[in-house]
Amino acid sequence: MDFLIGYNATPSRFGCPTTLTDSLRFAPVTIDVAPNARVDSEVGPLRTVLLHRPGAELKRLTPRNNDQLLFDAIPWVDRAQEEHDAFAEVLRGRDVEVLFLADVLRSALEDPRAHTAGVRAAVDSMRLGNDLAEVLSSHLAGVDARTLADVLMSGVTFEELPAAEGASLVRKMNHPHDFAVDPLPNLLFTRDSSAWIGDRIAVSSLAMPARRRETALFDLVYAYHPRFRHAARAYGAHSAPVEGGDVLLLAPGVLAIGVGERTTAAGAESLARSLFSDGVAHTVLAVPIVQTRATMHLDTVCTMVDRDAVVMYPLARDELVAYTMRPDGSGGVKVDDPAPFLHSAAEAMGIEKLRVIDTGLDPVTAEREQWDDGNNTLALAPGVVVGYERNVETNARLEAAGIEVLAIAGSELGSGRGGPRCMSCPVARDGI
Ligand SMILES: NC(=O)NCCC[C@H](N)C(=O)O
Repeated sequence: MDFLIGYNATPSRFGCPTTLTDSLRFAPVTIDVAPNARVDSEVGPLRTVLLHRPGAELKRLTPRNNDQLLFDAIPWVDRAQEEHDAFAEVLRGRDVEVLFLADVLRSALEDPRAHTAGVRAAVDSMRLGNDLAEVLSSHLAGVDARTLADVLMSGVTFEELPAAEGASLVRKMNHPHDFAVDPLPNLLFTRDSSAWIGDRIAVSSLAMPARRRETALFDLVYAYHPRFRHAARAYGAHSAPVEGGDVLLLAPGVLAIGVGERTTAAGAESLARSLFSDGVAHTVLAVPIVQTRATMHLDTVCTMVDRDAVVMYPLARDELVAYTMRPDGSGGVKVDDPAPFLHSAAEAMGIEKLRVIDTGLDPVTAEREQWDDGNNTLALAPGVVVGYERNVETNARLEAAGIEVLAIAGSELGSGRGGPRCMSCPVARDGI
C-alpha cells in the first residue's frame, strides 16, 4: 500500500461556500489510501469494481423463504457461479480490476477491531436471548477471519450452532433449520449496499429487513480494509434509507436519486445535503419512481450508456419527473418544483439534450425485458455496456444506436431480480 501525503477532505470543486471547519479539515496528514478510488460518472472507463461471487448464502434459499429474502426463484447455485465467473471474465477482458467482497471482508476481519464488530453484526440477542447470544459471541470471537466472514455472509442455522452447555429455550423451540444468523443472499447486488461518489464512499442504509445487515458488513470493510480504511465517507450508514441502485452519477457533480420502494425522500435529502456540504455535488435530482418490485430502484428503469445517453423503459420516458436540489448558499438545500426528468437532467449536466435509447418495443416485450433487467446495464466506458443476453430486443436497439453490448448469461443470476449494474460496485473510473 502506498503511503502518501494527502488531505483528509477534498476541497470544494463546485464553488460551494467553505466554512471554518472546512479550512481546518484541509490540514495535510499522512494517510494510506487507494490512490485510484474515485467515481465521478456512470460511464467513465471502469478501472476497479467490487463484485460478490454468489456462494453458500444462495443455498439457503427455499420456496418457504425466497420471498422474504427477496428472490423470485430458487437459483441453481453452480450455474449462477458459472454465470458470475463469466461476468467477471468479461470485465477482466476489458482491463477492469475485479475485487470480490469475500476477499475484502476476510482481509478487513484480520483486524481485531473488525473481528469484534463482525461478531456484533452476526449476533442478535433480541433473537437469540442472552444465553445463546453469549455462547455464540464467545464462539465467534475465537474463529478465524475466513470462518467469521462465512458466517456473516451465509448465516447459521440452529442446528449448525456450536454445542452449548445447558441448551436454551430459544434453541429448543426453534426448528433446527431456522436461522440463528440470517443469510444475506442479496450480497450479490453490491451496487446497493455501498456507492462511491467522487472520492467518498456512501455505505447504504438498506430499507428491506432482509438486507439491513449488509450495512454492517460494508461498514467494516470500509473502516478496516487497508485499501479503504482512510476513504472519506458521504452520508451516514445510519441515516434514512438510500440504496446504491437508486443513485445515478449523471455527470461530475450531478446525481439523480430514485425515491421509491427503497430510498426515501429523507434519505435522498440527507445524501444531497452531505454531498453539497463536502463539495462533491452541485445538483441532485430526486426522482420519484413507482413503488413496485419491478421498479425497486431507479437503475431498473434507466441507466447511462454514454456520456449523453441513457437506456430507458419506455413508460418511464415521459412519466419521470425530478425535484432539483441545489445548495442554497447558506448551508441549506433549495428544492425546485418537479419538472420533466430528461429536461432537468440535461440542464444540470450542461448538455443540450439527454439522448434516450428507445427500447420502444411493443409494450409486452418492453415489460418482459424491463423485468429481466434489460435497462440495468453496466457501462465499461462511454458507449460500451454489459447486458443480459436474454434481452434480445433491448440489446438490438442499443446496438442500432451505436452502443457496444457485451452480452452475458443471467438465467440464474437474474432470479434475484438484478442485472449487471446491480451486481457491480464501481470503485474507480477514469474521468470523462
Ligand atoms: N439495483 C438493483 O435493482 N438491485 C437489485 C436488487 C435485487 C434484490 N433481490 C433486492 O430485492 O433488493
